Amino acid sequence: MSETEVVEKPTNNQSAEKINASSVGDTIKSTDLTADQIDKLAKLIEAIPTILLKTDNPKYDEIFGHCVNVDSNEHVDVSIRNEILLKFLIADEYDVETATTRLVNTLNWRNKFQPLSAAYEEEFDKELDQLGVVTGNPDGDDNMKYVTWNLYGKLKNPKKVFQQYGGERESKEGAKEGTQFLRWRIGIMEKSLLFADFTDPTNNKIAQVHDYNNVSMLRMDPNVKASTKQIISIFGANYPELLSVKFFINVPVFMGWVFTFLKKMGIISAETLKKFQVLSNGNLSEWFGKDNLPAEYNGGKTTKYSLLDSLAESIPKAEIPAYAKVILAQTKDQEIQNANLSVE
Ligand code: HEM
Repeated sequence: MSETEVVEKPTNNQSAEKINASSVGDTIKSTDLTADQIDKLAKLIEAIPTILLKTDNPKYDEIFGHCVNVDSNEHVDVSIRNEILLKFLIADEYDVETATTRLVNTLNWRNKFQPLSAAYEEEFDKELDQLGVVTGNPDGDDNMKYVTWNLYGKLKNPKKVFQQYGGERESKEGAKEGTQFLRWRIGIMEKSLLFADFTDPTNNKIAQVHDYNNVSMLRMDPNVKASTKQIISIFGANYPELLSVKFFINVPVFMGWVFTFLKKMGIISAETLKKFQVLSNGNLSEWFGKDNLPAEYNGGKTTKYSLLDSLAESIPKAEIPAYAKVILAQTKDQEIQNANLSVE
């Protein structure tokens, strides 16, 4: 594993800073907060140095490509950091202690898994790349402007794909954490977040679509099931308050049981379950408008988009956050150092 190493204690700029609750309230634009909620958010912000100290690597202070360190840190955008911390707090129903633990766990997971590398550095097999696309319609409804599509029905031979790419890689020095399928899925999750603006109440969450057109029961082999379970828990733990709605479309009637099965497993929170919509067809025009979808997804109506890819290409490319680039450069340096050490 090539996670960034812990070598020193946190520097002075990670020491506690006094946080003024009213100034914290002014930074939050995504939602209206009560005085009590602002107070709890201020407590969580004040706890940043302690949170970082509790992690495996106090120097790793990145979440979703942004720096979540103290105000005085040169890389911190206070509004974005506060909105990100607020998502963790909301997911834990404003319980500061639980949110603190979740943040420690997420920072540890990111330090180890390196989701930014999965999103921006690593290359995956074409079959995997064809299974996901992010589309956008900046004029769409609130928090429905950007959509991650997972075309799992397109998996031609899931057994093969999950065996070939889903097996654990050798745990040699420098090998990335997790399976290739997992890294690819986390990669598109991170890329979809580039289109969100955490400070915008109309665009701080992303919609998702799972298209199960042509899936067959045979394709739910144990590797698929294991990966599904793993991805559901990673998303539940580390990507709070980022999903607006999730459509499961073209779900064959005979496979409706999968939904009930996943629900009963108890790994999907009640809040997330409320965001799910299951359709036996693929017509999403009611939610996204028929002109913003290819015919395949608007009930066969005429539209300028022939395919999802042309819809995806119609939006400007999103910029990678500056701090994500800093982290990626640090990770590369670390990898070079590790490689040199293993040669010596
Ligand atoms: C061969 C068939 C299928 C494959 C390969 C597949 C794959 C996956 C994967 C990889 C995930 C992880 C989460 C993600 O990628 O966003 C997932 C989640 C899920 N799938 Fe499927 N799936 C299949 C069939 C179905 C069917 C028929 C249903 C019925 C509606 C279903 C419902 C769900 C649900 C409810 C989740 C949880 C989503 C979440 O927590 O965000 N799946 N599936």
